[in-house]
Amino acid sequence: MENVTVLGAGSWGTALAIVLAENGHNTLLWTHRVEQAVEINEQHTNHKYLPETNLPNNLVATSSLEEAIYHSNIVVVAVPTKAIREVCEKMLAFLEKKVLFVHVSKGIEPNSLMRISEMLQESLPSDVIEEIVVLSGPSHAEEVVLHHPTTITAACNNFAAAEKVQDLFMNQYFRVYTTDDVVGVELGGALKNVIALAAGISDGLNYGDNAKAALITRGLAEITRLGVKMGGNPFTFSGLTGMGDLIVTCTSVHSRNWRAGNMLGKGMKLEKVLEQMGMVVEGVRTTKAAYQLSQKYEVPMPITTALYEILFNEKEPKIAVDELMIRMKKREIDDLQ
Ligand SMILES: NC(=O)C1=CN([C@@H]2O[C@H](COP(=O)(O)OP(=O)(O)OC[C@H]3O[C@@H](n4cnc5c(N)ncnc54)[C@H](OP(=O)(O)O)[C@@H]3O)[C@@H](O)[C@H]2O)C=CC1
Ligand SMILES: O=C(CO)COP(=O)(O)O
Repeated sequence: MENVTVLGAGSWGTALAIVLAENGHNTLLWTHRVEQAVEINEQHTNHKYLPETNLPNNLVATSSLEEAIYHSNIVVVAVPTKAIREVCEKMLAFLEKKVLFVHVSKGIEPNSLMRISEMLQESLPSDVIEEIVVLSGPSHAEEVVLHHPTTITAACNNFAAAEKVQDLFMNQYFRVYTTDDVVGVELGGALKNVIALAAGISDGLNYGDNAKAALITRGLAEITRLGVKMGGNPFTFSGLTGMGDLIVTCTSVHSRNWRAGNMLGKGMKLEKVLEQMGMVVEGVRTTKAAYQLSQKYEVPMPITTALYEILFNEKEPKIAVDELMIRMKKREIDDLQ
């Protein structure tokens, strides 16, 4: 059994900490909120993020980042993309040994256009990084804590590190695969959030199942087109971390991105939507990054571009959809290169 630290006590960090604790690992969950650490340790609940879940008694929380980092040389980073650099900077003071980092965040940083593993590499000295493993796939926290069967993929250039993470998390309800396609896994996980926002908008407009199937399928086409150009393996995009996660995020009521899109489609303004969600909606910032990537790599991404116009240039969702439908005729199957 291992000592493992999880950074970030939102829905996903807490759900993963539960999996690890249930697997018998000595798990310490770090939150930047003192009162949340007290609640987890004394009530064994996390009412804000997983209101109906009782946490296992052996899951301990702390609000001391120093204690969290000293606890272990396996650190799961489960904060939203926009908090990654801040948390890395705070960690720096306490990192004295090599750490196996596992990251589970699904975003791309606007402007720098970095994937999360690139952000970690840039923010932390190389001599404290044993490896960086990405854990990604169709996995809503709300279902994992109910022990509903879930599959996910651990990605690292070094298969031994990916297999170590596979062994840490795998159990009867949580099945973990491995791959060495870090680029494909990170891009699939981040870009599906953009398409899920669009699917939510379509549902908010009551456009029905044909439209949603079109968004999922053509969304996958544009994710794959960009992902392959950036070095991802084409097969990764039809796997768990590509199509799998795209399906779950575009169709599940648990999805924050779908729910945010749904409110936008019903006419609510972005600011109000984000205020009402109270949880991270990664797809918003990632839409900006994806739009910038499509320009940088000269890859047509019509759904992403339409969503960019809705989110950042106040285009009416209905007009954006009309414009998508009347674009120039084209063949369905792209040349991915
Ligand atoms: N939820 C899910 O089912 C899944 C989520 N993910 C990914 O996991 C990542 C985290 O998502 P999720 O857990 O859902 O997000 P939540 O919004 O549920 O929780 C985010 C957590 O991070 C904390 N946080 C935010 N900013 C900082 C900061 N600067 N320093 C320290 N802690 C901070 C929040 O604290 P506070 O309460 O103070 O805001 C909160 O505890 C995202 O990238 C998401 O895409 C991946 C798979 C599944
Ligand atoms: O990535 C997820 C499920 O695999 C979570 O998606 P949301 O952030 O849209 O809830």
